[in-house]
Amino acid sequence: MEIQLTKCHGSGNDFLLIDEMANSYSFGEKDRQNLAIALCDRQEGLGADGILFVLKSHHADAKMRVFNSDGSEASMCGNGLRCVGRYVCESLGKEEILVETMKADLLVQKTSDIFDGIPAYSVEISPVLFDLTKLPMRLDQERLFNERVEVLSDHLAFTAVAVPNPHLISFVDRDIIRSNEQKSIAEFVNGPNSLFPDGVNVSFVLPLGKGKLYVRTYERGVGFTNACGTAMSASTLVSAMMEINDLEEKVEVYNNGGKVHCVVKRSEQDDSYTIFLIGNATYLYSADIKVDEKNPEKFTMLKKNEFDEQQQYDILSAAVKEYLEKEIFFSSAK
Ligand SMILES: N[C@@H](CCC[C@H](N)C(=O)O)C(=O)O
Repeated sequence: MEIQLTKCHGSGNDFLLIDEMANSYSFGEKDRQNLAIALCDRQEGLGADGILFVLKSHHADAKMRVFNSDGSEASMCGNGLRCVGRYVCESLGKEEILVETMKADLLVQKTSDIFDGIPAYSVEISPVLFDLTKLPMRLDQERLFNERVEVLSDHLAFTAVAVPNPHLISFVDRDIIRSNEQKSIAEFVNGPNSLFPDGVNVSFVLPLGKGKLYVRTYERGVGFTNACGTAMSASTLVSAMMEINDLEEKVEVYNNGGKVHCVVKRSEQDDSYTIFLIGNATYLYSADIKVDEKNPEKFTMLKKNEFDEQQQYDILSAAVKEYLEKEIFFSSAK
């Protein structure tokens, strides 16, 4: 079969976007999983952190399903939702839409650029759940907020939160960022283990001054990515709860692929939190591929059209990289 796709990214977290609204592919569940494994492979495939499937929704403007590069499905993807949001907004000629995701209908709005000339979108990250059963995390307590868990580390404190995909977050210093600890903890909780039966996204967060964070994430189903939108949103929320940052105030969140803004809002009515994630949605190329559904790793590229947006993005992300290298790797401050 022939499949049309768009390669896109949010903060360098890259995806293949496949439109099932405009095209009648009639994929089965196994097909989406197999396509993710085959096409996301960075050696033999097209290379991406995941596939974003855009489907028809019965009550919202569109529905998004997200598959990680290992074929597992995630309930949410913040960087991916900005890309899907842009794609659907442009297809429908709208600047604001509602996208159905696995657990919630989420608002996406076109917004002013945070980098000059780079299309930016704001996406709602919700619901926010601290109940450990929602991740799920198996620990003999209801919540985990900035606490040690002996089996993970004898010196780092962790917070567990679902937004609604699962995140384990630790606020650390520069020495810890430079060390190998995140990798070993992330590999442990994403392998066979008694705490996280479904795995978890693991983020190490370094505050860089008021209103600024650096977040690095090892994603469940992928490994280290340039950025994880839900992780940056969850980390901003935790920073506000730890009184490092303020609710309602814009926080600049730096990552290995660029920078986003996050704003945390609390509802007075039910004490719930919603986070708004604002950042780029950049297109790299569109392509038509021919795939043998039984062996999707044997695909051929029929047509490929490059967009010219990435050149501008590269200039801006290089500036962020330089800033981070100075702040984190060449700084002696803790
Ligand atoms: N990159 C995403 C999150 C993708 C899903 C994640 N790996 C999971 O399994 O929960 C983001 O930008 O939020």
